[in-house]
Amino acid sequence: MTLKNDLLIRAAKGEKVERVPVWLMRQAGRILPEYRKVRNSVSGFIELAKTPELAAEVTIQPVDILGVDAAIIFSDILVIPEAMGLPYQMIEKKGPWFENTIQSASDLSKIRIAEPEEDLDYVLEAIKITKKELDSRVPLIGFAGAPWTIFSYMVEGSGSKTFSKAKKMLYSEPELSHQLLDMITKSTISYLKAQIKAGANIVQIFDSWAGILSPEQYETFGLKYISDICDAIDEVPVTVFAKGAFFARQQMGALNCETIGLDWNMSIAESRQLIGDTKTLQGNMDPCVLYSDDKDIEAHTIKMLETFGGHRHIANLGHGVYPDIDPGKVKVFIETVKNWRA
Ligand SMILES: Cc1c2[nH]c(c1CCC(=O)O)Cc1[nH]c(c(CCC(=O)O)c1C)Cc1[nH]c(c(CCC(=O)O)c1C)Cc1[nH]c(c(C)c1CCC(=O)O)C2
Repeated sequence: MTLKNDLLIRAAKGEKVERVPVWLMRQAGRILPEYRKVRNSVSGFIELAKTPELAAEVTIQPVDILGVDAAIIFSDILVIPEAMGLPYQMIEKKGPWFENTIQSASDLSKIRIAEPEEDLDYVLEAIKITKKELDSRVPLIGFAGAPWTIFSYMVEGSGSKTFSKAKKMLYSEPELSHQLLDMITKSTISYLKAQIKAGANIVQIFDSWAGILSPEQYETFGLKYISDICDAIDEVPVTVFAKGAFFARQQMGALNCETIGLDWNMSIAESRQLIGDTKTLQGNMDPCVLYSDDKDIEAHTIKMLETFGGHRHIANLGHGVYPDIDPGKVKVFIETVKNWRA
C-alpha cells in the first residue's frame, strides 16, 4: 500500500518535499483529553499498552486531532526489559519501577534475549491494527530505546537524576556491562525488525540518557551498540535521537542511519556542520516554547524552520511534549510548520 502522505519518509531519505513534515515526540498519551478518557477505562498504562485495539486507538488520536504527519505506536521503551525477564510497573506520578534489577553476573544469567514474536506480540498486534485503521493516511513510526538507556533502567530499577548506579557499573564492571548491552542490542534488533514486518514505516531509537555519559564512555557503551542496530536495519529509514549527546554529533554523522534528532541545546547550524549533508535532521524547538502565546510560538517555529532551511528537515520538538501543554498550542506549532514554505 502506498502512503497518501509520505512526506516524513521522503524527508528522511533526503528526497524533495513540498513542505516540511511535522510530528511530536510523545504525542500519544500525554496531552490529549481524549487519551485520558481511554486511559481511565483501564487499570493503567500497562494494560492500555497490552490491549492492541486501545493502543491503536490512542496511536491514531494525534493524527485525527492534531493533524501530525506521522503516528508513533503507543507503547514504551521499557517493554524490552520486560521481554528479557525484568517486569516493570508504572507508578502514578513517579514513573517506571522494576522489582528485580541487574547487579551481578548471577542476575544476568537469569535474563534472556527477547523473542518479540512471543514476548511482544501485543505491540506487533497493535501495529497491525493501527496500520489497518490508518489506511495509509500517514506513516507509522516504530521505536525502541537505545541499549544504554535500557541498560540504565535495568540496573537502576527506576528513573534517576544521575543514573550513578548504571554509570558505576560501566566503570567497575565493563565486561558485565558489555554482556548486558549486547543482549539488549540483540533483543532490540529483532524487536525493530518485527515492528517493521508488522508494518512500521520508519523506526526511531531513543537514547534519552546519552547526555549523562562522558564522550569516551558514550563511544564505548552507547554509540557502538546504536551503530550495530543501524547496521542491522536496512528495511526502512532509521532515526537516532540521543538526548544531550552534543559531543557525539560528528560521530553520529557516520552512523548507518537516515535521520539524527537534535535536542534544543544543539545549535542547528553547528549540528549541520558537524553531522554533514548526508543526514536528515529532526527537531528541535524547546518544548517550553509551547507555554508561550500563539504569536510567540509562531515566531519561534518560523525561526527554527528558516534556520534548518526546509531541506532534509523533519520538524519536531527537542524532546517529548510536556504533559501539561495545551493541545491548542501544539496545534499552533503544527499549523505553522504546515503553512511555511522554504
Ligand atoms: C525514557 C523513555 C520512557 N519512555 C519513552 C522514553 C524515551 C523518550 C523520552 O526520553 O521521553 C518513550 C515513550 N513512552 C511512551 C511512548 C509512546 C508514544 C508517544 O507518546 O510518543 C514513547 C515513544 C508512552 C508512555 N510512557 C509512559 C507513559 C505514562 C504512563 C501513564 O499513563 O501512567 C506513556 C503514555 C511512562 C514512562 N515511560 C518512561 C518514563 C520515564 C515514564 C514516566 C514519565 C512519563 O509519563 O513520561 C520511559
